[in-house]
Amino acid sequence: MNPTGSPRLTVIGTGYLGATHAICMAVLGYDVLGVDVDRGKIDKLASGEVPFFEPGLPELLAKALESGRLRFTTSFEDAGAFGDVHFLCVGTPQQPGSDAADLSYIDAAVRSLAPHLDRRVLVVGKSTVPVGTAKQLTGLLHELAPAGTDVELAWNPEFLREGFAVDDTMRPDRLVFGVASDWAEERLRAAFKPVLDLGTPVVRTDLATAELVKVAANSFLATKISYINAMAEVCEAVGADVKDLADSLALDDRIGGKFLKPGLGFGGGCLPKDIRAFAHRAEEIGVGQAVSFLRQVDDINRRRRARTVDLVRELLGGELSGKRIAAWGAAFKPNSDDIRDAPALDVARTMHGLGAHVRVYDPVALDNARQAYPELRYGDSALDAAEDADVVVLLTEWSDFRRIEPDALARVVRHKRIVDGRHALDAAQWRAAGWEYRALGRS
Ligand SMILES: NC(=O)C1=CN([C@@H]2O[C@H](COP(=O)(O)OP(=O)(O)OC[C@H]3O[C@@H](n4cnc5c(N)ncnc54)[C@H](O)[C@@H]3O)[C@@H](O)[C@H]2O)C=CC1
Ligand SMILES: O=C(O)[C@H]1O[C@H](OP(=O)(O)OP(=O)(O)OC[C@H]2O[C@@H](n3ccc(=O)[nH]c3=O)[C@H](O)[C@@H]2O)[C@H](O)[C@@H](O)[C@@H]1O
Repeated sequence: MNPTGSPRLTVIGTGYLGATHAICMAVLGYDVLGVDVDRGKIDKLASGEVPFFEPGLPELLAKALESGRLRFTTSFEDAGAFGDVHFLCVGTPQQPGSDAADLSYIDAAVRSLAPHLDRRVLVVGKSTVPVGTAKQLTGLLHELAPAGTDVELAWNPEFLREGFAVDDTMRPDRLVFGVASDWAEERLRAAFKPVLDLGTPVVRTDLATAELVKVAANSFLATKISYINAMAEVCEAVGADVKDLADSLALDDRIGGKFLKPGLGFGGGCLPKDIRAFAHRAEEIGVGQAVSFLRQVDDINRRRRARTVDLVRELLGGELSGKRIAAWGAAFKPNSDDIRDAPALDVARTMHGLGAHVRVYDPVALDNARQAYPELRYGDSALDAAEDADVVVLLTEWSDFRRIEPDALARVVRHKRIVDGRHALDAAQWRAAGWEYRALGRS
């Protein structure tokens, strides 16, 4: 506890979620210690560098470091001595060769921390986990911590979006506190006081429900996207227009327009692996049928990528081999440099595999893409990537791409053909400028 009575916080795992949480909590006035096993990441953060792209975060990191309230370490001993509330923010990726979540990182983090917990503290899971994980980790903590059952575990799932991470952390729509006691709720309330003072709604519930809320939320969002993309498939079959259809649905307040953008579909480090892990866990506990639709949500989403490649092929007269293709976008969505399960790179790699000369450009994810896929070629700008292209394929809807004028692009390409994988461009404007414009689900 610091002199003002606020709990001291540790944040274990300083990736997209943990670094954001640690920095924002320090800016909100807490004493925070960020902990990671990746020494390089810790050194970068300690020297004021955010190791990934997130608008607004570098400025807040500078402010937090300057205040002296934020420090970073690789030592779990320091973490145990320092923290009153320990947030677990390590990765829970998909296991290779399985749909299940890989819980080895969170298991390792708890095993490293527990031996240093010799007083009454709260450990708070924020990572996205299969239901039942918290119960298992509670047992592990009680077994390994010198303070035994005085150490409590709570679950506080995180709903932030990359690209809006700062705002989502400082002003979330809601906080979900999965707790086993009033004491744990009181500790969580103390750890989120400035956020709660804004009137943020809190749902107090049990640990299993808190774990489930998170995967249910991501599953709902994924389902909404695949729903509109399923409608796109139907539209294509009959020559109807999914954009007009989506706009019409969105005007119904009960449906709403958010997460109803048709196109190449969802990717990233969370939605795809979370729906798969949820379906897998549901099968394990004997309720697989209840969420079997998530398999279809996943299938619809994967088909979008294949269909985008087909659309490019159709526009090129049936052959990709030897064609020069500009692939605009690498990140899984704009305002992020995250390329985990990025639909854009999936499409670019498939076209490359089919013999096309693909040149990728992305405003911020280029370095990550280059490192992960050195076999692809990369441009220095959107126009550079499009030099002499037979077709331009927009795969991530960065505003930089939207701003490019059809006539400016016409001056560098070989053929005026464009596939708009994200419904980001004004079809009428491009067609009026003499371009062959194609988009998924539009006649
Ligand atoms: N990225 C996002 O926007 C959101 C992520 N989540 C969930 O948060 C969790 C973390 O996701 P990201 O931050 O995206 O992953 P990430 O891969 O960016 O970060 C994970 C961090 O944990 C560290 N780590 C691994 N093992 C460790 C250990 N034993 N001890 C300490 N640190 C360790 C890694 O070095 C890495 O820095 C996942 O469960 C994810 O589903 C939830 C909401 C939003
Ligand atoms: O669990 C997580 O990590 C996070 O996952 C998503 O956040 P994020 O992955 O940052 O990105 P989203 O904005 O949800 O976009 C996900 C994908 O869906 C795609 N998308 C989104 C909306 C839409 O209408 N259509 C569509 O194809 C995006 O292009 C992107 O590839 C959720 O929105 C967050 O609430 C959640 O915390």
